[in-house]
Amino acid sequence: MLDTLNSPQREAVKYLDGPLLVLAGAGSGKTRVITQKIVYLIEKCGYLPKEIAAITFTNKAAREMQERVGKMLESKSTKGLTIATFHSLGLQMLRQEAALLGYKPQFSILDSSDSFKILADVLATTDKQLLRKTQWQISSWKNAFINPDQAKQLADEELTHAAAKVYQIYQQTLKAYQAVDFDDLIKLPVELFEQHPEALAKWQRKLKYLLIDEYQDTNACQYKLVKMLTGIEGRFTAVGDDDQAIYGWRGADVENLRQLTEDFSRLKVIKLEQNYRSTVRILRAANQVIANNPKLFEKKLWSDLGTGDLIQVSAARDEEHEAEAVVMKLMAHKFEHRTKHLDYAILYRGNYQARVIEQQLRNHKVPYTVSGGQSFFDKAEIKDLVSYLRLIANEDDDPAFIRAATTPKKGIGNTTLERLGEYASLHKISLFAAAFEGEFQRELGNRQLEDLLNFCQYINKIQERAERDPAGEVLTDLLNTIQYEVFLYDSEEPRAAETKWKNVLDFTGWLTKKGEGDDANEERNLLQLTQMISLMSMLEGRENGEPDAVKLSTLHAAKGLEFGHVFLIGVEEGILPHRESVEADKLKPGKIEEERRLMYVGITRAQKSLNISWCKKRKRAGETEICEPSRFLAELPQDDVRHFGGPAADPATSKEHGKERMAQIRAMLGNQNKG
Ligand SMILES: Nc1ncnc2c1ncn2[C@@H]1O[C@H](COP(=O)(O)OP(=O)(O)OP(=O)(O)O)[C@@H](O)[C@H]1O
Ligand SMILES: [Mg+2]
Repeated sequence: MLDTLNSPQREAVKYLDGPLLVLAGAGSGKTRVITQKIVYLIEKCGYLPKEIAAITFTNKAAREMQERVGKMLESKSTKGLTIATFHSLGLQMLRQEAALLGYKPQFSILDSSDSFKILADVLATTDKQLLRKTQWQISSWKNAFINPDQAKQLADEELTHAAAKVYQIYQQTLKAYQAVDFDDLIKLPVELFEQHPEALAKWQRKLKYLLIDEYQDTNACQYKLVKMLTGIEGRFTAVGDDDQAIYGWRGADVENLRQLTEDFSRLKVIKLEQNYRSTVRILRAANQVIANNPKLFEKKLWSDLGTGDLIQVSAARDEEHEAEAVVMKLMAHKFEHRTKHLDYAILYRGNYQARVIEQQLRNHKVPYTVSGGQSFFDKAEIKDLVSYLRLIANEDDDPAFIRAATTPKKGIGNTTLERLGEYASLHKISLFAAAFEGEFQRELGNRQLEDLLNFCQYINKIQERAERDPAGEVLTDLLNTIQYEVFLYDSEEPRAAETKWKNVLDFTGWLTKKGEGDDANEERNLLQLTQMISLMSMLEGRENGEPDAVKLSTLHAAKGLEFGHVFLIGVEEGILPHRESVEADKLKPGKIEEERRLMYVGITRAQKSLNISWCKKRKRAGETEICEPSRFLAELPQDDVRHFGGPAADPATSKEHGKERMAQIRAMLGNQNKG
């Protein structure tokens, strides 16, 4: 079983004498160590799957690992094994211990747009920038495990002080709604364990071993959780690469890596040095770029996968031209090498950069998937339905109440809702509860009251059904009752309505399947499904099999993945490194280093070939701007690079080569179309 590992990897898998940190560069098999170690613990050391938890950075990574472990565990089942993100692990704990924190188990999980709306109410403003800032500030406090009182004491300027006050009211509001936000999924379990040692002891007994991937991107709160769960014995394996820490902006702190060595004196550190992913040239490029950052830890990385192709760096006239060139090159490469679409990834710094590429791919009928973009669960029609589910699970979920009560319209107008809101906040109860108060009911006209009560009673009725009937069935019934399809066709163009209705059916089908449970999971009722959906929507969308499609992804979302051939686009000053980071770095150095790590992550996704491009001009807010190539391009090992069309390119050969290449590509594509 351990035959497919090299010797330090094998050592890491077998090491169980204390806390272990595997510290190594990209593509060195860190994730593979985690997967193998889970199997090893179960097959060779007698651990039960339910005693092990592995933490990955995304839901998708969790699913992949679950699948791989399932295949490797020949005879045994993975039932009970937790492979999840920090957030889903936190949810699992909260769900079981909700009562200790004064929550009911059906608490709702608010997404960022819900919490944005709550903040808008609390602050009584529509100033988006102020709201975003406040939201960010509150999130940062939560990630650093700072509560509202501490925030008030820490606040050193008027603005942060105001934010601290808002933080307090915001927290009270969430509690009143029986809701938690994304950050609470980590912060509340830590609070719980601090206040209730018996609950902690229970979870420590339950989870006997913890494995954590992408450790460099944990934040203070997550680190606290790890420390608590693994106790003084430190029964964990963490793997990470300080050079790939790219979530500093979200409160992650590489210092946690160093902290680990301080907090656990018995910590064993294993380094992996062989890269199994990339060619020598790609690896040399990655190493040389990252060498410009100060080092936390000394690391070496080598590969025996051959020298490989030169790295291509192309300058484009503008973003349209860049997109066209990338797609043409990709198609020609695919034709020439008989590869599949899924061997290719196009990576970029910001989501907005995908648009032009998508257009070109569509023009050429190249299948593609976009990750890190708008998720399925962010679509209005899905959010409509989910609001009903949330309300059924937790009638005190006010944001869900408002959405469900008004979509489709059912006679509950703004005046009714405003009065309801006033009454509810005066009496510190939820909107749903307020609707049943005699004192409030007397304020409304007969007709208004009837419409409101009809709705609330219907929710009550369906709550009962939700407890006994399959989730998909309940939802189908609900769709009929609220006449959602009619509503779509009334409010949308026929084609848009059709697409949306299809999404709805997709969703109910998926929900039904989920409710039945798959191999690894037990059956889930509507309540559990609802919480799961809320969480998935915030992370990254729906699970689906890996279709044969070109992958479009932000650099952040590409972490941990690998592709045969990578196109890294928009490598310009202002984009990578990002303009804001360049500015911030002037005030407090460090931001450029995080951008460089992003570049490193991008380069190291590639196995066989790497194409980098940048634009000489680009439209920004309607104006055409002259762009400079990214400083990171100058850091590449020039012997491994071939330039096209830029200042560093040899003008004569480059132009000739460009023309020649384009002609070749056209000819090939012509043949392909004929064939
Ligand atoms: N001992 C090995 N023999 C052969 N292939 C290996 C070995 N170890 C890892 N690999 C392969 O190398 C590739 C990179 O491994 P993996 O994704 O685990 O690296 P990683 O260190 O987690 O990378 P990243 O830092 O990007 O997350 C994978 O395709 C993996 O299957
Ligand atoms: Mg990995």
